[in-house]
Amino acid sequence: MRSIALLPAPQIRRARAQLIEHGQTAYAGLEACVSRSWQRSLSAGLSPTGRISTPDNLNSQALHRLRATHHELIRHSQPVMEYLAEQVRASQSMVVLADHQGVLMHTLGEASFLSRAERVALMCGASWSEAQRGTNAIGTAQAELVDVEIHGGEHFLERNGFLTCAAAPILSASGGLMGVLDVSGDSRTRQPHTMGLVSTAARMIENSLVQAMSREYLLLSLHARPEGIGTIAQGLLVFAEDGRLVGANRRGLEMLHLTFRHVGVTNFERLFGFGWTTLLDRERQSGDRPYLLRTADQQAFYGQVRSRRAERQHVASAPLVKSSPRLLELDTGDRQWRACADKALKVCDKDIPILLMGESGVGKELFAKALHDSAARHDKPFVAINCAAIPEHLIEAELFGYCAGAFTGAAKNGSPGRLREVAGGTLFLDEIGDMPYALQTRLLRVLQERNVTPLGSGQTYDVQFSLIAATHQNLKQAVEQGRFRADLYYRLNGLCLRLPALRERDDFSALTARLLRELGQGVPLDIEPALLERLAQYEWPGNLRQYSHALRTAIALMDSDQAQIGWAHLPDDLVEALQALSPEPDVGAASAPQNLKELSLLAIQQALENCRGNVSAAVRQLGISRQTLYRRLKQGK
Ligand SMILES: Nc1ncnc2c1ncn2[C@@H]1O[C@H](COP(=O)(O)OP(=O)(O)OP(=O)(O)O)[C@@H](O)[C@H]1O
Repeated sequence: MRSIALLPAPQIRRARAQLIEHGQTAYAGLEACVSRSWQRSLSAGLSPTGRISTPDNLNSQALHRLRATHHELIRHSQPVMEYLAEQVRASQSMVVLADHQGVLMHTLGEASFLSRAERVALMCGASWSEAQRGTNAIGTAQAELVDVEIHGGEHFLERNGFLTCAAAPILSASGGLMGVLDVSGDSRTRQPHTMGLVSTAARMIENSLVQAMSREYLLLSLHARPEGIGTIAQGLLVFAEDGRLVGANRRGLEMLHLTFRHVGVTNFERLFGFGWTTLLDRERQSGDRPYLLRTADQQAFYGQVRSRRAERQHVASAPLVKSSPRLLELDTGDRQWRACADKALKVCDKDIPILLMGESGVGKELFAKALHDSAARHDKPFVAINCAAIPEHLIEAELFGYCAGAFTGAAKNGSPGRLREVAGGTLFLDEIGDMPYALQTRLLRVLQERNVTPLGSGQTYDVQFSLIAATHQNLKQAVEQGRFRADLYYRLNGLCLRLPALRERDDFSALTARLLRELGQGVPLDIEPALLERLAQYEWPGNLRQYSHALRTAIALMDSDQAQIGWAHLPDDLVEALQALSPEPDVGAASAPQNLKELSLLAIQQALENCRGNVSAAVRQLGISRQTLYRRLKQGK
């Protein structure tokens, strides 16, 4: 991070003159890391006034391969980059993710600046290592492994002097350089707090990468105060089953006076003086609350453990604590959807039938399958039957089975029927409103008696299943009109949940980001902001089915070197429908200041943590006044 103030413009001009005329790289007041970088640039054979002779950009195939190699980093960075791009939207800037060698993999940002930036090859596929472009924030952060800001004339090459850039290296849990996060903008619009935002965002990505290790390992979160657990300021330590330290974030290492060199070498017992199985016992006793831990050298922290393994042990020893990740993996933030999921998870292991209502395409079947995967019976079959898709005269045979020769066209050996196939799993009856009236009576009997008699047979078989039924119809009205049996309706309706239509959801952006991640297969994609606004306004009569199909088609129409969906990638009828919508006030603009506030607050908290609570040092680091710091902290409460 910049430790001294920017050199005023006349002095930087003098420093550059000495560089150009005498190859002199040191100058009073010039950041030491800039001097070192100028020296490295000269040693690489670059000239400050020279041009880059050979275009060195990766072609689109090589870029695709690079992105596929780094898809884990890109996946964890994408949401943070989107967030950062929102914050710098007004300042003619772009957000850049480069790989560990300084090759740009993904950019987001303001279109007019992007085209200007493209003229200096600040574009995907280009390398911004110091050896290629001289001193620049990405290359210098990569070379020095520090968060760094390079402003205007500090850039080694004259042609990059219009830029102001702030970059932070992204380190893996074992300290390896994974990539560099950068915000580049027009030097006239430099914001002193950008460096803090970039540093905080890079730490968020690092934390997210470390936290993902909890899939395989034991993750211990630490902080001096219980409220600090789960915040960006928490320390994270990852341990293998034998207690070996296999990863950490920087904060976790600092707290225990360790460095990345200790990763893979030291172990839990050496650090804390007791085995990690004892830690798991403590975790179980304290429930969800952080508990006090002492290190072997008597430092006190609050800690909390997370791991799939720990969760499994938890479930085994405390059956009331349910793990329910699969359904919640579909949660993208809509409140109505989440309320349905929470209720469903509470009853999914009890013998309560669930009735899912909602328009066609809202994701009822996906919800039912994910609920099954979250239930204790997840290793048993999930059998889905669409009552509207099977001819009326075959539904009975399909559901209840039949004996050989029971009817014309029956299979030679008969069939046990789908109900018996469920064998303790979940029966999903889609479009239940379309079930013929006569069959409703039979289904009701099966639900009451829990056995079936196949067609043409005198024998009865026990059946065991949990039932989820779904319909897009108004079933209550169908009952009133005599089309649906009231007693079956009440039998199916142990818990009725109405999944929201797409136009009712309040998570359109997050849902879109998720769909793009799924459909992009590792290639980070986004949508032109103005188009995204129109898509969010559209009614989507076919709901998620229609929207995900539209995105899939758009992606298929993109060229291999494109990463942003635009109007040209949409079918004509959708373009017409979207253009017919009346323009709405800019919702993004209304929510941006709120986000900016949140990110500024995070940057302040991070700076205070870095400076161990020393306000004067923190304001120097952030480049803001003491009053601004206090005001933002107060606003953030
Ligand atoms: N949360 C989600 N994330 C991604 N894709 C989704 C989501 N919800 C639904 N979809 C997609 O939308 C489509 C429709 O989903 P699904 O078949 O579950 O809807 P439905 O409500 O059961 O429809 P219908 O009433 O017509 O049977 C599927 O292609 C599914 O993959």
